[in-house]
Amino acid sequence: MRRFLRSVAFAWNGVRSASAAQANMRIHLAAVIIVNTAGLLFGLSRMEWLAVVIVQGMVLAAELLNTAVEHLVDLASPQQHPLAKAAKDTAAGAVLLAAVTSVVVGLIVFVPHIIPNS
Ligand SMILES: Nc1ncnc2c1ncn2[C@@H]1O[C@H](COP(=O)(O)OP(=O)(O)OP(=O)(O)O)[C@@H](O)[C@H]1O
Repeated sequence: MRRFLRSVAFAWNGVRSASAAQANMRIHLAAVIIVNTAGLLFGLSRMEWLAVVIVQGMVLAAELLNTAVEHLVDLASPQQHPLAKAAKDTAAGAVLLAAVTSVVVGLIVFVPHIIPNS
C-alpha cells in the first residue's frame, strides 16, 4: 500500500510540474474548469457527463504524454535531428487530435443546451 501511495505521489508531482512548466497544460486545465462549470449550470445528463469527462481525461493525458516525450527528446537529442523532430511533432499531433475530438464532443453536448431545438 505504501509503495502504491508513493507511486501516486510521484505521478501527482508529474501532473503538478507539467502544469507549472507548460502553458498548454494550464490552458487545458482552465478549459476543464470552464467546461465543468458550464456542465453544472446546464444540468448535463449522466451520458453527457460521461462523454465530457472521458474527452477531458483524454486531452490531459495526451498533454502529459506529450510533455514526457518533449523531456525525453531534449535529453536524448539536444542537437537537431530529424527523428527528434518527428517524435516531438507526432506527440504534439496526438494532443491536437485529442483536442479537436474534445471540441467536437463539446459541441455535440453543449449546443443543444445553448440553442434549444437545434
Ligand atoms: N532536437 C530537435 N531536433 C529537431 N527538431 C526539433 C528538436 N527539438 C525541437 N524540434 C522542432 O522544433 C519544434 C519546437 O520544439 P520545442 O521543443 O521548442 O517546442 P514545442 O514542441 O512547441 O513544445 P513546447 O512549446 O510546449 O515546449 C518542434 O515541434 C520540433 O518540430
